[in-house]
Amino acid sequence: MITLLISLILLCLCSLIAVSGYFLLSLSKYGGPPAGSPDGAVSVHVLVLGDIGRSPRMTYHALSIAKHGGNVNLIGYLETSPHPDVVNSANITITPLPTPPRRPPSIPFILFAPCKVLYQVYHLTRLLARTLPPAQWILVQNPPTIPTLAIASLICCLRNTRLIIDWHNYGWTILAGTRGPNHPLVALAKLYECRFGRLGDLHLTVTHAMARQLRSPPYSITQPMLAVHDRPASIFQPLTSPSTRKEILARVLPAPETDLIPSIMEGTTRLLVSSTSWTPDEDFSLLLDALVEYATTTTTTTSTPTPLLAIITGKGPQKALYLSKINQLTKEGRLPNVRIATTFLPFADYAALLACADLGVCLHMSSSGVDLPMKVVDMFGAGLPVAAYAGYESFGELVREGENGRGFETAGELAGILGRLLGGGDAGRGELERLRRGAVEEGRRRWDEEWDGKVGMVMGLVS
Ligand SMILES: Nc1nc2c(ncn2[C@@H]2O[C@H](COP(=O)(O)OP(=O)(O)O[C@H]3O[C@H](CO)[C@@H](O)[C@H](O)[C@@H]3O)[C@@H](O)[C@H]2O)c(=O)[nH]1
Repeated sequence: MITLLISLILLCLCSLIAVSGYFLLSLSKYGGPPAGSPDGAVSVHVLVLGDIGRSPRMTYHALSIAKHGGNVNLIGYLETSPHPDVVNSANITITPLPTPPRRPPSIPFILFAPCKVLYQVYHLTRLLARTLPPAQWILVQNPPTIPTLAIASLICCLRNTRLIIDWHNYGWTILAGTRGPNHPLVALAKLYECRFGRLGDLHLTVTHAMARQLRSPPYSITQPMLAVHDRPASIFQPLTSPSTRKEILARVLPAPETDLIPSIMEGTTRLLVSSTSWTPDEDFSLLLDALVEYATTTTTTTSTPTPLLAIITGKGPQKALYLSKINQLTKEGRLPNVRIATTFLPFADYAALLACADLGVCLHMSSSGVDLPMKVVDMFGAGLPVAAYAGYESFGELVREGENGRGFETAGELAGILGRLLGGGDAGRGELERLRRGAVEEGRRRWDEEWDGKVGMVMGLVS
């Protein structure tokens, strides 16, 4: 098995060199803004090896660069609709990458992965070396790490382009989470990420904790590094009136749930929202177990807990698995007075739904321990307090216990929070109101403020 793996890796490397060599033969270099462009216009390739529509942070980088007069090529997969402001921006060109084929279940991961990487190497190199002119900067999201970091750093070196690596998390910890920490590719992925991670001219991180970690072994990054916290974009706003809430609910709730709108408006049904990419780093069993406990527990103040509608938004690989678990629990009658629905909404409707909810739930578990969930940032922007999984180092950089949310580590703890905040007692209502004020406060500091004073200044877009 090891011999096969090493042969495959060698084959990948040889092919990578051959393909790259072919494209790199006649490579032009960045030598300043093209003739005819406004004086000093900054050009940036913003690159994510994922769906552009579901890459909010890279979308916000692109919008910020464009807002300050820079020209952006936003490169990634086109699977869902990108943010409307991206589509309408005169300064942003969406440059789609072809989506790689999905792995048929009959082909083992270890055989399929190198082929997928080769496919990505070919298309990425062709795009960055041939189709697009050289840019002043490449801003690349990490992860996905393979092959983006290698290709982006090679292109930057050959085209006189400066490389910014935006660290959202670590690729190798995500791989360890899905394949197991002892999978042979995990050690290789870690080595690769540490080596190529050092080639950025500037590094952005989503937390201070991550920046501290990247400065230390095994990463040992020495270049300038800025922690740029995710902040809500302007599309996320708290509700302004009950009539707006009613009108939004009628528009965004999945059809079978609209009969609950009158009771949600009265507060006799509570609305819980969770948002996800349905990936293995979020264990939705925690929420399902907590909902079963909530639905079947009576307290001293209530004989039956307040009915609950839970809406889970998002797209991703584990959705079908959890849908069947939800159906099973419902069929078995273990969720009395609780309804669970899933949906994927246009971005503006997703933002509006968050503003209508009573409580947001976040199950992000952080494979690295030092990233943060973007969905909680969205929720605070919409003035929505959260109950969030708290078992990782950087949690306190976003959620403040008792101020804007509550942390939990087990289904029992989450059930307790749901029972207290949503279950019906007056004390819980008061606590939820206080958390809501804290969420609104937390959401006041916006992306533009964070970005302009840090990235905008370094890129020379903001003085
Ligand atoms: N349009 C739309 N988007 C949705 C919907 N539901 C969820 N999303 C998008 O999906 C995101 C949540 O996806 P996750 O993959 O669960 O992200 P995360 O854990 O909250 O945070 C990610 O980004 C951080 C950096 O910005 C990373 O640090 C973190 O590791 C992770 O990759 C939301 O923020 C939102 O942009 C929907 O119905 N419609």
